[in-house]
Amino acid sequence: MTVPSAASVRIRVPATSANLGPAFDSAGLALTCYDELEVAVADGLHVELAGIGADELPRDESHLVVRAFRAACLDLGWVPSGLALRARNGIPQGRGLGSSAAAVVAGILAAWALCPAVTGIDDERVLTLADAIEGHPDNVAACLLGGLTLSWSGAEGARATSLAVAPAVSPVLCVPRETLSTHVARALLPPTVAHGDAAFNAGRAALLVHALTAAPGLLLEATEDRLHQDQRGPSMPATAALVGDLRDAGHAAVVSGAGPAVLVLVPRTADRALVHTVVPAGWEVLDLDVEARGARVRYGDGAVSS
Ligand SMILES: Nc1ncnc2c1ncn2[C@@H]1O[C@H](COP(=O)(O)OP(=O)(O)O)[C@@H](O)[C@H]1O
Ligand SMILES: N[C@@H](CCOP(=O)(O)O)C(=O)O
Repeated sequence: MTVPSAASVRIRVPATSANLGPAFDSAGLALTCYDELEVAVADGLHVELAGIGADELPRDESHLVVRAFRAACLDLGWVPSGLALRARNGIPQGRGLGSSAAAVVAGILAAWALCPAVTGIDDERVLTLADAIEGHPDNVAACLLGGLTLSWSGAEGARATSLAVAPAVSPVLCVPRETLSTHVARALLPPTVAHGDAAFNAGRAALLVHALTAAPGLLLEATEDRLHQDQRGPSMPATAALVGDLRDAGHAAVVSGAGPAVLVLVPRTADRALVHTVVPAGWEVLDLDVEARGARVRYGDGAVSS
């Protein structure tokens, strides 16, 4: 869409759950849990934070939204005088819910929306840069585009497409108090995998797309994984135990992203309550929906782009 001139922009970016079991580094699901930001060009750098992580996150150039904004300005050839950022964060950080991807997408979208020379937001360029900063395309694709996204690396960078999820599919998130850095979790993966395991996951990942879009009754089988969850299990034993308990009870539970949160893909909304009965004390259980549209940009004049 065409970008109206904007003195400030409001941006809403969703949480995302990547992998969804077998589709490591390629599938992502946008969820109805958000960070909300207001960004304007200013003199110097001003960062105001509220919500989750406000006491831990930096307020200087190392803030991830600011870093992504600067990277996008460089990409656009624009040198703003400075930046005023106000953020209210609703996405738990370091849990496998794509908080870093959301921060990166927000920063890049802010630069595109505020840059005077820009006439429209180019989703492909936003995705390419976001993937380069984040290091894997799955979360940033889902955050930007919404719905169920499939992402891959092409010769020119990350590519992605978004599919509509069957309306009956009801995501339940189980969020622990503990955190795990995605960087650390990625270092736990072995450099090679057995051919049989790769073939197993290829079949399940293909089935996952069918299950999520048209046949939710297949979600338990479609979310089986052999490439990353067991390998990372020792770093998050409570997560591994909960995924096992939920799957034993017939629920399509997976490690959300790199963990340690657990995502349950419930085939019928009415069955969410059954999931709650399996989750032990100490976990926050959130009944969410799929965010179909992804990141939204609201300009000073009220126009909305997504
Ligand atoms: N809203 C945010 N604002 C600034 N930095 C953020 C924000 N969300 C995440 N981050 C940065 O990303 C880190 C978490 O990233 P990561 O380990 O990839 O976990 P996640 O699974 O939540 O993306 C945080 O410790 C912080 O440095
Ligand atoms: N495919 C990535 C996904 C990481 O997601 P996050 O929400 O934990 O950042 C991986 O499994 O490493």
